[in-house]
Amino acid sequence: MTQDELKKAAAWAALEFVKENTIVGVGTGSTVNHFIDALGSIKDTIKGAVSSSEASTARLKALGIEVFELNDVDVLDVYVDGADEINAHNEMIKGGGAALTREKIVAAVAKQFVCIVDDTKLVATLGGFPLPVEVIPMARSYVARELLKLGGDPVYRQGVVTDNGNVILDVHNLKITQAKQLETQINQIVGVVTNGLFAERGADKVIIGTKNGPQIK
Ligand SMILES: O=C[C@H](O)[C@H](O)[C@H](O)COP(=O)(O)O
Repeated sequence: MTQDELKKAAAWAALEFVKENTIVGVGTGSTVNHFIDALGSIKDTIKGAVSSSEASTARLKALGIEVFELNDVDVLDVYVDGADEINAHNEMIKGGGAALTREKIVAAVAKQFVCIVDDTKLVATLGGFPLPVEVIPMARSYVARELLKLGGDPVYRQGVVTDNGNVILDVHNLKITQAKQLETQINQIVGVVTNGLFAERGADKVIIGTKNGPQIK
């Protein structure tokens, strides 16, 4: 099976966490794109979705799924999203697609975070995938210097502007053993909007696409 087929299998398996007549929190990325297609197949049984990016919003709308503003929704039953890396504690690195801030906000409103990944995303230690940090543009150089002090090597993601009008620094060469602590520490740097560590709010369930079929843990 290809990596994309494993993503697709994990994404479709997430339908079992979607309850009838609810608004579903929807993440961003190539794995979530399969989940959005899966949602399309049951669109008449759900109220709609809250989206974490302009890209997911466009895909949801193209399938005729109503997209609600998060400010109009008190609570989401479930949030479904992919990850760039996930460890055994269900802590994740996200933001490879630059959608980390809206993803973290929508996830915060959900009772349950269901992470959908292919098995290449499972890691023993987070940090092999460069950690994305969303930054207010005028703070970019300052934040980069502060990230250097934390032991990482920040690289400006050239040409990328987030849905919020900000820029991304990808921090290379981190070996993340204390994910919650680092998440908080980076968020305290002035000019950082948020970082791609999802540890304080990790996944509640993980669906892993494997060659033997999707596994839920
Ligand atoms: O900003 C993007 C998101 O955090 C994605 O969930 C993450 O990058 C995983 O994306 P994909 O499913 O394309 O591997």
